[in-house]
Amino acid sequence: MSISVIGANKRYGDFAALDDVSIDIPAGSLTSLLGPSGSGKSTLLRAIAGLDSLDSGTVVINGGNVTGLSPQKRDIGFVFQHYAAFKHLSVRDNVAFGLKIRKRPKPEIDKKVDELLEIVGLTGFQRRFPAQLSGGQRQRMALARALAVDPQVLLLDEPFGALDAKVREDLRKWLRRLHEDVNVTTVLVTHDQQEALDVSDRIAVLNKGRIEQVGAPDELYDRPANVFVASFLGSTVRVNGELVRPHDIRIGRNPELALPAADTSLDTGVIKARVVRVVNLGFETRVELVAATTGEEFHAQVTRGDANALNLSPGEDVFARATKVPELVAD
Ligand SMILES: Nc1ncnc2c1ncn2[C@@H]1O[C@H](COP(=O)(O)OP(=O)(O)OP(=O)(O)O)[C@@H](O)[C@H]1O
Repeated sequence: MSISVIGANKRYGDFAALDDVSIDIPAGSLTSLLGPSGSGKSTLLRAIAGLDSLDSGTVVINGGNVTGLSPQKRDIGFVFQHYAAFKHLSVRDNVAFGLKIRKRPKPEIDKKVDELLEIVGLTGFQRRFPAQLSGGQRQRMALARALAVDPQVLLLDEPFGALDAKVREDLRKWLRRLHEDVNVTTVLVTHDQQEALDVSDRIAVLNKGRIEQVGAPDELYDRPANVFVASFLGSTVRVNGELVRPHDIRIGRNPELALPAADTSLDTGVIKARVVRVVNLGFETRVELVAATTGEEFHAQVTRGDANALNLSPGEDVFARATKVPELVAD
């Protein structure tokens, strides 16, 4: 089921949490709302859910205007960062909750709950209570509960926000697979660009209550509309005044080595820089530099192998050149 938000405005006093926001979310897609804290992501999601009203604007789900409808009438599943599970109910009863209040027949409920527990990988956990689950398992239970009533739309507000990096990564992969299996139109709020790039079909980048750009992850990464999108979707630095990604900077011990022989298409110029610090980050190494003439600080990200071959130490002079710059596409 597709979702459209048209001309949404929401103010808190003088502050515009949503400033004339319009977005189309295609049926069956997994769309992320990505942006820094306070950019209006949750406000937009809550408006789609009907949990908050808009000052003006329209929300359309599956072609129907739902702007004035209560959340219960919108056919949505909702999962928050801190999921409020019923502590006194088992995993099974938590997942069955929505079906029970809809008075579905018991055999139907049993079958559905079995299926969902299987999908979320909690089959062996059905008799446990929420307090006996890990954070990741609890969020999977929350997703099963949201999916139990066959919502048209699944709305997720930082569902993995409180979990550690490794669990988040596992759950992302799992969410992607779940989405491929269940194919319900899903909107995910996140401030984590890696998470958005990893799971989404489409990403909407929000900033100060406005949408900066909407598109496929590659589109936003390779052809960002502006500096904000470019910098939010990956780290960027300035070299010779040009915005570049740190892994697109070559460094060498002499000017020729910083120049790849075949590539003259994007010559931002070779600059001399002094090594400030060399930090190993696993596969990659961050080389922190300061430009000799301008004093501009920047860093390059190179492979550990390249860094070892260069064998750099703080205080040494090198030459750096950006081999590629993101193509900013004005919207
Ligand atoms: N009930 C409220 N009263 C006043 N201001 C609010 C209220 N709810 C949200 N805001 C403000 O609206 C802005 C947008 O909030 P929102 O929660 O949508 O941001 P967000 O992008 O989801 O941020 P975060 O990632 O921190 O959750 C924030 O500046 C916030 O302080």
